[in-house]
Amino acid sequence: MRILIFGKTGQVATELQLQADVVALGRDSADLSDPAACAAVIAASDCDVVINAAAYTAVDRAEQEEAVAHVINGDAPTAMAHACAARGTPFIHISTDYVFAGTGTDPWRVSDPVAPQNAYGRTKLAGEEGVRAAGGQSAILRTSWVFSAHGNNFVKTMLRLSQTRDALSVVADQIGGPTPAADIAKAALSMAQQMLSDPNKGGTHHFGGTPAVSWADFATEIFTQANRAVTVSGIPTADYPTPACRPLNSRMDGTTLETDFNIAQPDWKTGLGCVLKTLEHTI
Ligand SMILES: NC(=O)C1=CN([C@@H]2O[C@H](COP(=O)(O)OP(=O)(O)OC[C@H]3O[C@@H](n4cnc5c(N)ncnc54)[C@H](OP(=O)(O)O)[C@@H]3O)[C@@H](O)[C@H]2O)C=CC1
Ligand SMILES: Cc1cn([C@H]2C[C@H](O)[C@@H](COP(=O)(O)OP(=O)(O)O[C@H]3O[C@@H](C)C(=O)[C@@H](O)[C@H]3O)O2)c(=O)[nH]c1=O
Ligand SMILES: [Mg+2]
Repeated sequence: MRILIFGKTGQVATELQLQADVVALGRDSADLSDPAACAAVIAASDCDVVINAAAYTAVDRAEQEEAVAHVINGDAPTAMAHACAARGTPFIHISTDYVFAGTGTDPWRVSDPVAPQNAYGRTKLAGEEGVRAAGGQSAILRTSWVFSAHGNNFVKTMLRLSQTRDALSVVADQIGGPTPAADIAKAALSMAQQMLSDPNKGGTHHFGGTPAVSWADFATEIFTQANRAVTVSGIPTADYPTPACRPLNSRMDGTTLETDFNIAQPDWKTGLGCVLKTLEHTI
């Protein structure tokens, strides 16, 4: 299976390169702010499947740069999906829990209505809609709270803060599933294989780590496993003001991924252990 990946340095893109023999395109060879160029790369490629692991992921900065984020998260995946449809190539795109409003406490099902609360979520939703409308064989994998040993993420932020702080205030009323990037890569590769052998496979699915926790609970588990003496105080969202509004409920229901692809939701505490081992006191 010849796999073409958009993204090279990101968390999921890095894990894809560690797990499979892929061609990974960095910004230098495919800039998502030029959607037509991304489509042209696909048209000229001999790949069997395309995975888009690149995105504008700076949630707060997107509030100021929504137009730029819209091209990268909305127009580029749409152009990729059209290019894939034109040559009959399965396309896998990664999306986010932030397409949901965050109301209630039930895990979000694939069939639930979307209502993004911030610019990043709106641009990611535009990408989903473009990919679905392109009409080819495609899958959208919505995930949440991604962490890994690479790039920027909450685990690395907490470890960095623990070098200078022995107490931290962390939001305790936003609940979601931390998801290891390694498990997302593994799921995407399995989906790619299955989509290649069955043209009827695809659709929108959820993949979020279990059990769901608050960011404060997540921080506490990070410090426990990393053996760092940091006291975590849970605070309400109102006490941690940020430019972008974040959903309170990011729980994801992974039933359809299990049914259609036989892929179970990942256990994030195990994945956290692997990441901390890889980081080995580098932070
Ligand atoms: N991070 C998270 O918590 C979550 C992420 N997701 C989704 O998962 C997917 C993977 O995210 P993740 O691995 O965390 O991403 P990262 O933030 O780790 O990396 C983003 C990647 O996108 C690339 N990129 C950004 N802008 C462009 C551009 N204009 N042209 C080419 N490449 C670009 C970056 O390249 P460069 O290094 O050159 O900037 C980088 O490789 C994304 O679709 C994201 O929306 C979903 C839920 C949660
Ligand atoms: C550093 C810090 C953060 N927080 C809060 C802010 C926020 O609510 C939460 C997580 O902060 P982050 O900046 O890591 O969150 P954020 O970048 O919004 O994470 C999101 O990224 C995008 C790409 C997604 O798709 C989402 O699934 C989600 O993972 O923790 C604290 O309460 N205390 C702290 O000291
Ligand atoms: Mg972030």
